Amino acid sequence: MDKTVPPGRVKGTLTPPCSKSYAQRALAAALLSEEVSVLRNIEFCDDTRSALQCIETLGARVRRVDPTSLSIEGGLSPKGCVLNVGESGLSTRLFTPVASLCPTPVTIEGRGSLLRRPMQMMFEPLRRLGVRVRDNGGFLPIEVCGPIQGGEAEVDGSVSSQFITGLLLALPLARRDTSLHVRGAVSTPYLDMTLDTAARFGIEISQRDYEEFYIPGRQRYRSTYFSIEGDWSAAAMLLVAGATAGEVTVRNVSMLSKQADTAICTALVRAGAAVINEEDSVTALHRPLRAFEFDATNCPDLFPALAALAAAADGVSVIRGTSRLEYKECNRSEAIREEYAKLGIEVDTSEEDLMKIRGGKVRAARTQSHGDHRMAMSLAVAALRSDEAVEIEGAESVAKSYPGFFGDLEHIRV
Ligand SMILES: O=C(O)C1=C[C@@H](OP(=O)(O)O)[C@@H](O)[C@H](O)C1
Ligand SMILES: C=C(OP(=O)(O)O)C(=O)O
Repeated sequence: MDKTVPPGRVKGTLTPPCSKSYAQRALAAALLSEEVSVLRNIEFCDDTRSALQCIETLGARVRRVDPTSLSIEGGLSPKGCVLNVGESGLSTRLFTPVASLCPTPVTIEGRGSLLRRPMQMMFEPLRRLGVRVRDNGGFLPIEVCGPIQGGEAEVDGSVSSQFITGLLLALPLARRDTSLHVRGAVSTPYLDMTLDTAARFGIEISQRDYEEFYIPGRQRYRSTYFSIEGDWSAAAMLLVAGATAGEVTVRNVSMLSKQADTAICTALVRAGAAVINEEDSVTALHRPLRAFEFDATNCPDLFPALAALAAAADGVSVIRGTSRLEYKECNRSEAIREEYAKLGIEVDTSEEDLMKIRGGKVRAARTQSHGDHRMAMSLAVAALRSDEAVEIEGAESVAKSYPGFFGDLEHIRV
């Protein structure tokens, strides 16, 4: 689907969708509880829907209480032997260890860009922990056969944190206690979100510096009322729209959240935008913007939003952590360089682990999302400052995290 986004100003208040990261974690935790949990404020983007399908396949009984609440009776008891994780990296690396709790073989399969994303980091640790793995050379589909036993394992955390999240949620149900030694953990706030979710379901895990994790086995997930927070990754995109093209208030998000992408507020302030932080909302207002420096190593999903911000700032912004971008829905560093070049914005990716973006006028062009939801949203936000409408090919990709994005953007146009 193509989308044509005309330039213009924005002003208004929006409520972003719920955090898909928290939603997927809470769905997994509800499956692992033997009791009934209630998840509130849950909405469905493609990734959350994939996680829901996974827990139903693995035995959860799910009932919709009202349009945004689910009642979930947990308990692992697979109804099928294939988990379809759609295009979700998190569902893959989370539900592989969870499926490894089962004593029967489970195949994990996905589609699209996910088939090119590396899964190698999972195999050695799973085998160490007692799981039989058919690894397909490091990519999906893969097959696991448990039950995962616990014990001791080393994990490479330098490509993604998501598999560690899966282990932290699965291993409390293993027969034995586990010591995980993690090398080079990245995206560490996402591990805090995992520990937070586990704790809210009554699970105890201790850790030191994201290097050593101790997970007692034979624990019990308690039933819980869990309200899913608003999504800071979606909020980041909307706040950048406010900072570059008017004024946007985002509701149902708190700066006290553990979500990695709360860090957008630091970048906005560095760029000179006005940011007003209230108990349950954050507002970003346009001011003359200046170039900024920012390290996004631990919040890689912010890159596309930061690119739209840097494009609107006076001077050359430096954003570090580009080595984190190669294996997302596309190679996001290259995609940002290519697509922003079409808009007349120079992005230099020649130096290791950083990109430099020279802010300036945005000119109309036909651009491409590369099948990546965050690229589509980034280009749409950049288009607000363009001389004429920007076309975005593959705009339907926003369904992965924020199906209502284009409707919301229209809603706040003035
Ligand atoms: O745990 C999570 O919810 C996520 C962790 C991050 O991935 P990596 O740990 O692979 O960086 C992030 O990019 C992804 O969108 C969601
Ligand atoms: C990379 C992302 O998600 P995942 O890794 O879960 O596919 C994302 O939402 O930007």
